[in-house]
Amino acid sequence: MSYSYLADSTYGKDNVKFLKVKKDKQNQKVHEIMEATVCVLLKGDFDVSYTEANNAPIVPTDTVKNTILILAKKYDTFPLEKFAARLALHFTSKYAHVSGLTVKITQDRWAKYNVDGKPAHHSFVHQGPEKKIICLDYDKKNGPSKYSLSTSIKDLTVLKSTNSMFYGYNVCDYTTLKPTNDRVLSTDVFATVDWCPKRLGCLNSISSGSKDEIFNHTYLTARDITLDTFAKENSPSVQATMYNMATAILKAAPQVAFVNYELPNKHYFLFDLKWFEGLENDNELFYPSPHPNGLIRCKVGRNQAKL
Ligand SMILES: O=c1[nH]c(=O)c2[nH]c(=O)[nH]c2[nH]1
Repeated sequence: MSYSYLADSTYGKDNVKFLKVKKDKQNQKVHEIMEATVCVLLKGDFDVSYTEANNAPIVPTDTVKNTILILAKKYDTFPLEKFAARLALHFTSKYAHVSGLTVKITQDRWAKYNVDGKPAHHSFVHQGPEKKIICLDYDKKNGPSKYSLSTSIKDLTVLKSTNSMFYGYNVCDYTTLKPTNDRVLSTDVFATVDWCPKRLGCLNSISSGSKDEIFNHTYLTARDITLDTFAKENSPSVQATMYNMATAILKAAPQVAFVNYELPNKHYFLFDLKWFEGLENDNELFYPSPHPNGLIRCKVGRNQAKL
């Protein structure tokens, strides 16, 4: 008996990057663009490659990269959820010994800007660190109706300079924080919707494009709800605000099973300038504290009776 055994494994290609230019059928100079970074990791009958140095089953990671690029050229990649479904079905049907895979795709945000009052045909401004991320996990023994798919908004940085409070919390001998009904609130939004396969449909229907509108609409709705709630609410806490955001998304998107938020509470501390001629500081000058930060996560589901 050998000393060790292979408990788990997966492999593939990470950081496969492409820029896809989608040309309007009527006017070839009117474009949409997508810049994406793809990671595909395969699972399956690969144990001997680890345990017996037998490379026979290995689909080289170079082939994985080529496949991602060829499918990105041949097929529509908008929206990415559809492209991920296509990749999943391709790898699991082409290779009998590939039992499943994970696909993660990160999309940059590029937006057309106005020229002479109209959106430019093919000129774009990069929108900064904010990304859209989709993750798909598929095991073919479960069939194409069972998978786990999520869509995220990552690094959407927001700040509000009033209408945020925090009081009424637990106070003990370790507490120094003062309650406030007016503070700065800032965070880098990381919001993830977990799709419900039963309500969305199987991978084949996603890959056919019949769910494109749901993906596009839900992404924009989740982003709008996040920004709207952040702006409109007089926030009692990060916890309460993120829960309200998640509930609103669940109400607006019936194909979503769970909404997850991960929000750092990026602290801004009021400078005390009283030492200088008794100078008052009425929430006007703050110190952006780089660390530490609060970190608050939640996963919100739908009560069964409510759709
Ligand atoms: O919204 C907040 N939630 C907390 O849990 C917390 N803790 C803290 O020190 N400040 C805040 N703010």
